Amino acid sequence: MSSQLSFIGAGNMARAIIQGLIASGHPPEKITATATREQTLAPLRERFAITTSLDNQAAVLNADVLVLAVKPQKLAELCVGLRDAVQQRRPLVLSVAAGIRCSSIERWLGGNIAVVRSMPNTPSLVGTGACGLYAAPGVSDAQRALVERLMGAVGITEWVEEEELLSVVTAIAGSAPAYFFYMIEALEKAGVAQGLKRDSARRLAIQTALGAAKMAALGEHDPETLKRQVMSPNGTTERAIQRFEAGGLEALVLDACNACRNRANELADQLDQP
Ligand SMILES: NC(=O)C1=CN([C@@H]2O[C@H](COP(=O)(O)OP(=O)(O)OC[C@H]3O[C@@H](n4cnc5c(N)ncnc54)[C@H](O)[C@@H]3O)[C@@H](O)[C@H]2O)C=CC1
Ligand SMILES: O=C(O)[C@@H]1CCC=N1
Repeated sequence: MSSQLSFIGAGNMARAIIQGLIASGHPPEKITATATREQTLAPLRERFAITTSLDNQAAVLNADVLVLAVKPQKLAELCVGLRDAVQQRRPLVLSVAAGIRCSSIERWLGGNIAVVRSMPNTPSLVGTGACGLYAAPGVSDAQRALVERLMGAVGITEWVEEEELLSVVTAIAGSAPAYFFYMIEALEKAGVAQGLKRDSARRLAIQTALGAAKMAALGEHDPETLKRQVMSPNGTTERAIQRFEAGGLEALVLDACNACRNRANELADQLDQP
């Protein structure tokens, strides 16, 4: 039987997971989402027939799994306000918030609560999410399996055994859809600059990203080999790759991922208030 899920916060990430879960067959009557404004909730209710509410306490009291999906900066206040309801119902808590440690969440919720921390990404919306998971001490094997089943319904999951590594998952998966959208945007602009119609350039760039990702996902060849297969010696691709190398693309990607990971760690340090 499906678990009763309550999402506290119904923004971009919650919506992506909810849509992916419903598409994978999770019954809508087993999903509740809350927000601070009815305008946020109405479209979700109308589209997915889930239960929506402005009452976080009621949502907690009905939850087997409580998904915390508000901005990291709002999490402490939210959790402290939910403490009594959480201690009464004792759901499994699943946080999607960037940076915030399980120990902070557990403390804000009054202690002795099972907390799993995740770092999902928005392609969960189309069942192609990539999600890092970390289970705090005290989370049972059955609870781990439950989270894996839920997040596995909207994409792939990878457990990390050290919590700090979720910041790395943020850098290469949680935030990374934006990097690929950025690349599509840049290819589209390059196509337009060189004379293609915008729609045409966009379609070509998107389809190429999709095709490349599908080939890489097949796993028949590693990405380096696939890249080489496109690069004829002294051909066109080689010229482009040479320019990327000369511009230091790999070092730039590493630098961007470091900045992303450091920001996740910074959030944890800044927001880890008693
Ligand atoms: N957007 C993304 O790609 C990803 C986001 N995350 C994490 O997901 C969390 C949510 O991010 P987004 O969905 O992007 O933010 P968002 O701003 O789109 O959504 C936040 C939601 O929380 C609601 N909210 C705020 N205070 C509330 C309260 N007291 N009670 C109930 N609802 C409340 C807001 O109404 C809003 O619906 C963040 O912690 C972020 O770090 C994690 C991975 C990827
Ligand atoms: O940019 C952010 O802070 C959130 C967390 C990961 C993706 N989006």
